[in-house]
Amino acid sequence: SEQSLVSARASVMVYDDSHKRWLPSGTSQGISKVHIYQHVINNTFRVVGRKLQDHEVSINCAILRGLKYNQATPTFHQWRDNRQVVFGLNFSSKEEADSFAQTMMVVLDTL
Ligand SMILES: CC(=O)N[C@@H](Cc1ccccc1Cl)C(=O)N1CCC[C@]12C=C[C@@H]1CC[C@@H](C(=O)N[C@@H]3C(=O)N4[C@@H](C=C[C@H]3C)CC[C@H]4C(=O)O)N1C2=O
Repeated sequence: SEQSLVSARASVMVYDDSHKRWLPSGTSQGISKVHIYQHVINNTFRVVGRKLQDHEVSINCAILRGLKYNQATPTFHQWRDNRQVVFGLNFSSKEEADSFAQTMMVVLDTL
């Protein structure tokens, strides 16, 4: 019921506002395979990432209208979810960052 529109390797991080620092998402550091999935029936979208090593889910975040996707550097992109949690993706390559961002922008345009 869901199809992957894009996948990219990235270290998934969450910003700890109280201590003003980035933390690795999930129980360990490590690279995730991060997808943008489209739920074809109800036409919704989400970012889902799983650690390459143990498949732990490192991110599962709805992409909602009005999401501001910030390409802070060519390989570090970030956004707030609807609970104001800030996610950061530290991509393994510029090419993967570009293709992820391109798909994200197209998805945001359709919402
Ligand atoms: C208006 C607004 O909301 N602005 C938000 C960003 C934003 C803008 C627009 C829409 C949505 C959002 Cl989300 C904002 O500025 N935010 C969101 C929370 C965090 C932050 C606030 C302060 C700090 C200061 C330094 C900076 C930062 O974290 N830079 C990175 C960095 O220090 N690192 C990461 C990599 C590279 C760098 C780029 C990898 C790990 C660490 C490191 O290099 O070791 N910050 C931010 O990005």
